[in-house]
Amino acid sequence: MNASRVTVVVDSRYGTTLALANAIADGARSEGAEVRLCRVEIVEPEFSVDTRRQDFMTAQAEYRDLPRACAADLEWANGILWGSPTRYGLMSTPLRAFIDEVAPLWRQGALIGKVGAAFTSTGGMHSGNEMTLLSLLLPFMQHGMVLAGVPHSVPELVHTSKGGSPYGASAVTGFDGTRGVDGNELAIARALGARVARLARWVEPEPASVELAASSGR
Ligand SMILES: Cc1cc2nc3c(=O)[nH]c(=O)nc-3n(C[C@H](O)[C@H](O)[C@H](O)COP(=O)(O)O)c2cc1C
Repeated sequence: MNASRVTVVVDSRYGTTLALANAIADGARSEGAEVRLCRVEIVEPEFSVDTRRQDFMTAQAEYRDLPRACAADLEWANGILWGSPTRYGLMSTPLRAFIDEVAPLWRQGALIGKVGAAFTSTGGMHSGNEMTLLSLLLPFMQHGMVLAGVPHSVPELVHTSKGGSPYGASAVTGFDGTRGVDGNELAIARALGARVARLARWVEPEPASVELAASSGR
């Protein structure tokens, strides 16, 4: 068995996706994993975000203190979770920019065989929550990683009336953010972090060069 090393990459403005990331990190640590919790670079200016909201100011103070994620954080880990707020049914631009930035890892095959999982936060219940989770999982598949979701043996997944899904951890905050993140959503996020930490112990990274495979002609 390997030591479990989990990297959590988060983008968040009002703090709800960040709350999920913290719960995921706690869950991973509860399984003995070493955890790196990192942020992505915010692309300024963001015209659509209300920077006068108190929850924005509170969350950004914590968010900006996190280390900025880099390719080495993904290479170091054997379990990787990434998440962002939903934007028009998709992941956010800053997280997408980070995924583009680590493209050299794809060429190297550096993430092949690692465990990947996703999380998100939406304003609405039926306006992209699960679609964002699914789209966040697709780059992991392109990297040759093994996907982890949330099994229905997690009781809060059966009882949630807001976020949390078999496809990953999530929150439904209401369009003005006032519904926040509830106990079930946090418990599901913790369970996902713990599960990735457990699975990461068993996987054997399979480093292999994608470029060499392409040039071998096989
Ligand atoms: C530009 C923009 C687009 C958004 N698009 C969606 C959307 O498609 N569906 C949805 O439910 N919420 C949408 N939201 C709301 C956010 O996803 C929601 O507020 C989220 O909980 C914020 O997460 P955070 O607290 O981590 O910043 C959007 C918000 C903004 C600013």
